[in-house]
Amino acid sequence: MTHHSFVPEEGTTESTGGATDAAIVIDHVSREFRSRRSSLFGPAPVVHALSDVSLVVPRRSRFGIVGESGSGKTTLVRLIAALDRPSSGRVVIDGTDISTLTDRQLRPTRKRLQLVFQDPMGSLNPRMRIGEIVGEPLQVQGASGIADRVAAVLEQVGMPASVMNRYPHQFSGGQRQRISIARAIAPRPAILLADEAVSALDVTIRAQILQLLDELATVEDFTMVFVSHDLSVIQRVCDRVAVLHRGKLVETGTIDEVYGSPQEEYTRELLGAVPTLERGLASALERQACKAAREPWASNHSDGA
Ligand SMILES: Nc1ncnc2c1ncn2[C@@H]1O[C@H](COP(=O)(O)OP(=O)(O)OP(=O)(O)O)[C@@H](O)[C@H]1O
Repeated sequence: MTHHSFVPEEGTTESTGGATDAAIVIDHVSREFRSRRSSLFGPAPVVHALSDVSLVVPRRSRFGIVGESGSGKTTLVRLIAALDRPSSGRVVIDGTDISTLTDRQLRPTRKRLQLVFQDPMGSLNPRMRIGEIVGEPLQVQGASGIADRVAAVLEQVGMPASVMNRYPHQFSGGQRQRISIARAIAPRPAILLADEAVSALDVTIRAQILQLLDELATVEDFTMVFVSHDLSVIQRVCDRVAVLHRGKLVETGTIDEVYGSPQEEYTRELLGAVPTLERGLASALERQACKAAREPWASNHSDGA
């Protein structure tokens, strides 16, 4: 396993979650599942979804988690979102070890986290109007001024406030993902977790949604954890990356470190599978575009996505 920097070494403040610049500390985390019994005899086999993973997500970073199917990405996101608990190790959010908290104790942390999933149709209630969907997390938190905030976040994601009275099926996949993002940013989360958030979208719409997330991370000032099996997607939107393989952390560092000089054979193989042209374009033009997008709200969103 290779760490280029931000390594949570044992006994340091980072491993104890005390580092003030860490949004998330994953400290020697393992998660095992008992899989279905394969025969009537003998114990059910254990799946090691995550094995002794340690990493630090710096505050305000755009942190990519990349790996093939089954590498443990979703398991890790679920642990960070406090939807699951590690079998061992600690998950520290903003200095609080959440691994052992009760549901009630978790509430303040959950308020600080929002998720965007791959399938917006699955995550948007088809019977609710867009205004209710986007406002729901605010309602749950007992916030005031919900209608104004909903209109504001819809505008931020490039949707007119007039869509509030419509239903999810009336929108395209890209527009639905914009609505999911509006819902996620409405309560002003400190951490946004995006799990394969653009994987179901076609290439043009995908680029627009990535640019939107990039702009929002700057304007709304949240830490973004972006999970994808696609290295070029991670490269477009993230500044740091962790590579997972079969539940183990292979390598972590800045995008330039890991993509520019991968230290591990597995990372080299993964990078080798990305077409050279795509990589070249991503590193030159697209990263430049993302950088330009970090300039406060210069661009418009007349993309129709
Ligand atoms: N609830 C569960 N019960 C049993 N095994 C599980 C459970 N959740 C995950 N696993 C197993 O843990 C491993 C990691 O799964 P995980 O979904 O985290 O991977 P992933 O990298 O997100 O994959 P994908 O990209 O296909 O979603 C897999 O072998 C999976 O089958």
